[in-house]
Amino acid sequence: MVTSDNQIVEDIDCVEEIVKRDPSFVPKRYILTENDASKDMELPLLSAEVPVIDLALLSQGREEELNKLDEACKSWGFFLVINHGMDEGVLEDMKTAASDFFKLPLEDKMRYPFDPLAIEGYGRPYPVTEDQTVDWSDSLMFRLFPVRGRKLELWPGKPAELRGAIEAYSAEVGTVGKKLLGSLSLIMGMESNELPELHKEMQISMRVNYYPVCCEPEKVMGMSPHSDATTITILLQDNDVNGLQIRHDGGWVPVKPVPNSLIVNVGDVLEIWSNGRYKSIEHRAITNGTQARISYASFVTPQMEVEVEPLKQMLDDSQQHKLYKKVTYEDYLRQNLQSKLEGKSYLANYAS
Ligand SMILES: O=C(O)CCC(=O)C(=O)O
Ligand SMILES: [Fe+2]
Repeated sequence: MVTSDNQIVEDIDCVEEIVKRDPSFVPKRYILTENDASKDMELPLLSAEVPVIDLALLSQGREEELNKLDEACKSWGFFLVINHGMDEGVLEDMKTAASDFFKLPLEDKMRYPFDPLAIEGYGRPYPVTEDQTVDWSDSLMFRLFPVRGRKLELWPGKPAELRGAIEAYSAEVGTVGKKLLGSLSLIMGMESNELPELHKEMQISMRVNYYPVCCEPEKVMGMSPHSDATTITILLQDNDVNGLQIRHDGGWVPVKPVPNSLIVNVGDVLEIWSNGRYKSIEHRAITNGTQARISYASFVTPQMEVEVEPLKQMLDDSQQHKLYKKVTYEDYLRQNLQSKLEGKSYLANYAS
C-alpha cells in the first residue's frame, strides 16, 4: 500500500482487469501528464525504414551483410532480421499459447506473481511510484537460458500448450541469439567465439508484453520510453498490429510488423562493450483503440558476475577514451530495474 509520494505501489491492477470492468474508462493514474517523457505523442512520425539484415547471409560471413550490420548498429541501433531460420509453426504456436494465457481469469494468472528478485512471473515488471503514470500493459517473464536456470514451476501450466510452446521457441531463439553474437563478434574485431565467451554463458530471459485495447489510446503509453539492459534484444511482434516506436533523428519511427521477421535491437551492454560505437536506442510501445497487441522480447545478456567495460579493440585512434566505467552486469541490471523506465537516463550514470 502507498503512504506517501515516491514509494513503490504494489497494489496496481492488471490493465486487462481494468478493461474487463469498464472498457470505456481509463483511470487517472494511467493518463500521461506534462511530466511524462512520452508527452510528445503528437510528434510527427518519420517514415524512414529500419535496416533489414539477412541472417542466412550474415551467418555465412558475407562481408556485405556484416557491413550492413555494423552500419545498422551504429546509425539505428535497431534492425529487422529476415531469413532467420526460425520455424514459422513454432512462432505461431508461441503466439497462440501466450495470447490464450492473457485471456485466462485473473486468479489463474496470479498463480505466477511477478517476483522482482527472480525477475520472473506475471504482473508489472518494474517498480511504479505513487507520482508516476502507469503503463497500459501487463507482462509475463521467465528465464530460457541457461537451461539449468529455468524455473519450470514459474512457466504457466495453463493453457496446457504454453510450456511446450515456450520450450520450442527457446530452442529457436537461442540459435538466432548465438548466430547474432557470433557476427557481432566479427564486426567488433574479434573471432566469432569471443563475444559469446565474454558472456561466460549466454543468458536469455523472455518478457511477453500484453497491451490491451484502450478507449483513449492517445492519452496512455503501452510501455514508456526506455533502452534495454541487454547485449541485444530479439523481438517478435504480432503480424498486424502497430505499436513499437524507436527514437531516430529526434523523432519516433514506427517499426511496422513485417510477417516472419524479427526485430533486433542493441542494448546498453553492447553500447558499453563497443565504447558507444553501437547505440542502445530508446524505444516505446503505444496502444490503440481497436486491437490488443502482444510482443515477445527475448533479452540476451551476460552472466551476472561478468564485468562489462569498453573493449580494448573498440578504442580506435579517434576514440581512445573509455566512455563508460566498468560495472558488473548484476549491479547494472539490479539498479536499472529499481529505477523507473525513463529513456536512456540509466546508461548515462556509467559515463566516464
Ligand atoms: O512491445 C514492444 O514492441 C516493445 C517491448 C519492449 O521494448 C521490451 O519488452 O523491452
Ligand atoms: Fe525494450
